[in-house]
Amino acid sequence: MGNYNIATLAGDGIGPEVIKQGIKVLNQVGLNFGHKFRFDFAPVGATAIDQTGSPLPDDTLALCKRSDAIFFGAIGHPRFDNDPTATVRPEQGLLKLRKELGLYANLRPVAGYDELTHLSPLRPERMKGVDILVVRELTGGTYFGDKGRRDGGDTAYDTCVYSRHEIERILVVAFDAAAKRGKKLKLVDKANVMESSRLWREIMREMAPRYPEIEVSYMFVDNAAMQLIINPAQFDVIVTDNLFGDILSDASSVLAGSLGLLPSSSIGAEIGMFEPIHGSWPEGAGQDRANPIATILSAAMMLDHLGLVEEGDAIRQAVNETLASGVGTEDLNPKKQVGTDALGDLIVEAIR
Ligand SMILES: NC(=O)c1ccc[n+]([C@@H]2O[C@H](COP(=O)([O-])OP(=O)(O)OC[C@H]3O[C@@H](n4cnc5c(N)ncnc54)[C@H](O)[C@@H]3O)[C@@H](O)[C@H]2O)c1
Ligand SMILES: CC(C)[C@H](C(=O)O)[C@@H](O)C(=O)O
Ligand SMILES: [Mg+2]
Repeated sequence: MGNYNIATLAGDGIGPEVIKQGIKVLNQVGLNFGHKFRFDFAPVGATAIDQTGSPLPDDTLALCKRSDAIFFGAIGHPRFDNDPTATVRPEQGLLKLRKELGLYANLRPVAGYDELTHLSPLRPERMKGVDILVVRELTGGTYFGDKGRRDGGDTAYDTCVYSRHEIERILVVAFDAAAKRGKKLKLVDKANVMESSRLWREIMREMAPRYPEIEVSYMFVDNAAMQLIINPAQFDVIVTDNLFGDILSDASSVLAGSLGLLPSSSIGAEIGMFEPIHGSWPEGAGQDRANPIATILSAAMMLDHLGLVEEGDAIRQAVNETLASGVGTEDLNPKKQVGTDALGDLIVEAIR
């Protein structure tokens, strides 16, 4: 029995709709297991820019810092996506949150569902048994290196910078994850071209002898993008930098069935943040079409992180049962199609 304060940053687009389903599910878990979750809401992203001028207002950051966990929807709006000259952007709110809180490790599990193999009609066997963990570095690399324009504005640069300390700590997370799973760890990089990747490889080679039970391997990111699609079963834990991890995790969502299924946890500090890997899908907002499962499974990862593993398992089991019954949102091309809210209700029902 516990009381938990959850900073709830629903954000933009479909963010509030999917967060609403996550809250319903967490409340049901609370009833079953005798916990009380308090959801404190705060603006972030385009919504926060509209309200305060900032994508991450000080009050939102302060709320996050004093909470037990952060439950995050999605941010982003076409108004900014279509304006390359905008200097204040929703994405800055998310990046600042990750950086300020020290959430350097982003865990993105990719699980295949046997009942969704119809989504890969040509090669259903590729989705069977898929079980990959992408460990993405989240507070360094190209996202945070020097940025800007020079030469009077006609040359733009984003610098990929990594220090030994940043690489070592994410590799520790990845080795530990591999030790708990299939004991295979693959560093995905561009070491044939990039100096930062060569530093990652150097440090990986130094650390590997400390984990003799783990099979370490290396792959270039362009090849990895292809191998993920033709032979996903070869992967267990993938560790990679911020930019490559962003791209590979969206790509691998196809192996699960939909981007709307993939959750994540961002950890490394005392407080963790839990969010679907997808964005605000502005075209789908307000239409009851978004798949809430990525967010609901992120809530399960939040419970795991709070030490409530049985409770997290109850959510995962309810999701599995619900998918197995053939219902789903439109992205899953299910036998019985339902909307966001109804799918949330069915998962709540399965927990009850
Ligand atoms: N973590 C985040 O908050 C985050 C992540 C990615 C993109 N974004 C932002 O979101 C905005 C839109 O970006 P985008 O269109 O490239 O990516 P997106 O993830 O929002 O949507 C891409 C496509 O994925 C599908 N999709 C996404 N979420 C879904 C869901 N829950 N259920 C069913 N289908 C879903 C839709 O077909 C959609 O067209 C941009 O402003 C971008 O910066 C935010
Ligand atoms: C919105 C954007 C900053 C973000 C990222 O690139 O990290 C998103 O794509 C994600 O994957 O969470
Ligand atoms: Mg992304």
